[in-house]
Amino acid sequence: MDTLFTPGRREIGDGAVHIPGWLDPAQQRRLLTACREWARGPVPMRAATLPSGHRMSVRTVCLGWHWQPYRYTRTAGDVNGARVARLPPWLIQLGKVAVATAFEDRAAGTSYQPDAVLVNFYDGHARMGMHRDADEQSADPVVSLSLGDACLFRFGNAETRGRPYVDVTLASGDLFVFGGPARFAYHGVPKVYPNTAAPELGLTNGRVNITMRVTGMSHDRQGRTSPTTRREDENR
Ligand SMILES: O=C(O)CCC(=O)C(=O)O
Ligand SMILES: [Fe+2]
Repeated sequence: MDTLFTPGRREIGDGAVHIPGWLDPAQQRRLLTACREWARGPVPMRAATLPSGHRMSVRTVCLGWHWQPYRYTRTAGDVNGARVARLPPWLIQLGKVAVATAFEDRAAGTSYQPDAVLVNFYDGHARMGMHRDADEQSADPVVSLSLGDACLFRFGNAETRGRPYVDVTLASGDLFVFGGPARFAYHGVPKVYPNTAAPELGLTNGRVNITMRVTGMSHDRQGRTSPTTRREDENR
């Protein structure tokens, strides 16, 4: 295995890695510009509604596959029926580098092929309850990038929503990757810390999080969508 040394890299648990300040300020600004564009459409950013009728406080726009609680589809039936935008190749490349760096394993990066991205926007009051990213049919890692205000990110275990968990501050530019034994761990964002982003970033309020995933569904050439089986995240 290759060793790619990254200062500040911290293993939060087996398979969960936090790299503070992974993206430099220019990369952060470029990503934010892209997020603003994606938020406009073809499927605009929206707050998803859970099967309980509860509306999430986080607003989300998707690339590759549209996520709605709790499944992926090519078109956004709960928004405007349009097909979501494709993932740009540079974003897939960024995901590969993120996985290679987090796991210090070039081969893991090379084989990583994210096909769905969720861009989450949190205003100062938004939060995300403890949940598992379990609508994917693949156990490949989830890559998470943070921009704007810092937040409290709670990363737990695969069995319960409660303890044991680790509280991590995710700030603008941070990378968090969870795979392997940590892939289906519960996690959430109990709090965003308002006005903590550098003014030069150009995001005056709020936090943006980009998560990349592998749905395990893109091999289906017919474009059929498969219902997912794990629907226990009503708490989101
Ligand atoms: O905002 C974050 O850091 C986490 C987002 C998340 O867990 C999700 O989109 O499933
Ligand atoms: Fe998640």
